[in-house]
Amino acid sequence: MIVVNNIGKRFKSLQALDAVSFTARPGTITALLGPNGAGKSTCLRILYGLLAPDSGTVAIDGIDVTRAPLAARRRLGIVTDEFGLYERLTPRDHLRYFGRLHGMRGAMLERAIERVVQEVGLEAEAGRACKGFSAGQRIKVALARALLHDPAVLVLDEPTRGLDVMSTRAVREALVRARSRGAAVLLSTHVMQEAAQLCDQVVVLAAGRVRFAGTTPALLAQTGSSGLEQAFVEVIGSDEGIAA
Ligand SMILES: Nc1ncnc2c1ncn2[C@@H]1O[C@H](COP(=O)(O)OP(=O)(O)OP(=O)(O)O)[C@@H](O)[C@H]1O
Repeated sequence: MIVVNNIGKRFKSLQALDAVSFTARPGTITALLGPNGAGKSTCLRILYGLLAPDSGTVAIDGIDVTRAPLAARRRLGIVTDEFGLYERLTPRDHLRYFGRLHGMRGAMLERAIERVVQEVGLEAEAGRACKGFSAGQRIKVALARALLHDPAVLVLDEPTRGLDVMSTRAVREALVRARSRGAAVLLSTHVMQEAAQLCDQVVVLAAGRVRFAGTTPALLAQTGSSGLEQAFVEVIGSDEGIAA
């Protein structure tokens, strides 16, 4: 479970986040939507513990990310906008390395590696050095790494950005499986269709403030819209955040 409670973050004169609150529950997928510069990445960076909020709290499975960052991180799988892959290592090497950081060892670690390699569809590349990997192959490695320790919470920054149809489908299927295992999944996206098809809840941010948090049917009802794209335009007052 993710509980974001009243967080604020200022960069000099810019209020990037202002009293942002929302909850992402176990066994659900939540989309964080918003136009460029709305504060999505800032919010996710605070969730990962990479950035401290000026005010407010974030709890991952009841653990405050500012007070106990290591304990919070153990419950968290993340896919950031930078995958940080070591070019000379293979996906299996990456997974072994990160698994050990999570305290996984031996046969249990090897089983987990093969599980996630299969889950994200990396079988063909798992033994090849990452140098030269395509965008889709890179994100699959990052996703496999995030899923390896079977985290209670999965947070992803635009996980399907720049992917082809097959890779997008593989990523979405992996997120649906994580949800069915009971994980709380939070992803930022600009793709309305992704939010509508995949997500149980949407949180719409604009200019650092939450404009809406709830289910897509509730968003449609509140705005009197027939589609999510129109509803998004209604709540943020412009169409600038919708993927072209
Ligand atoms: N380290 C920083 N220093 C100064 N300003 C920052 C910093 N990080 C983010 N900002 C500003 O905070 C605001 C929110 O940025 P953020 O990256 O969170 O938006 P976003 O919703 O993720 O946008 P996008 O959809 O373009 O990725 C922007 O105006 C951005 O320029």
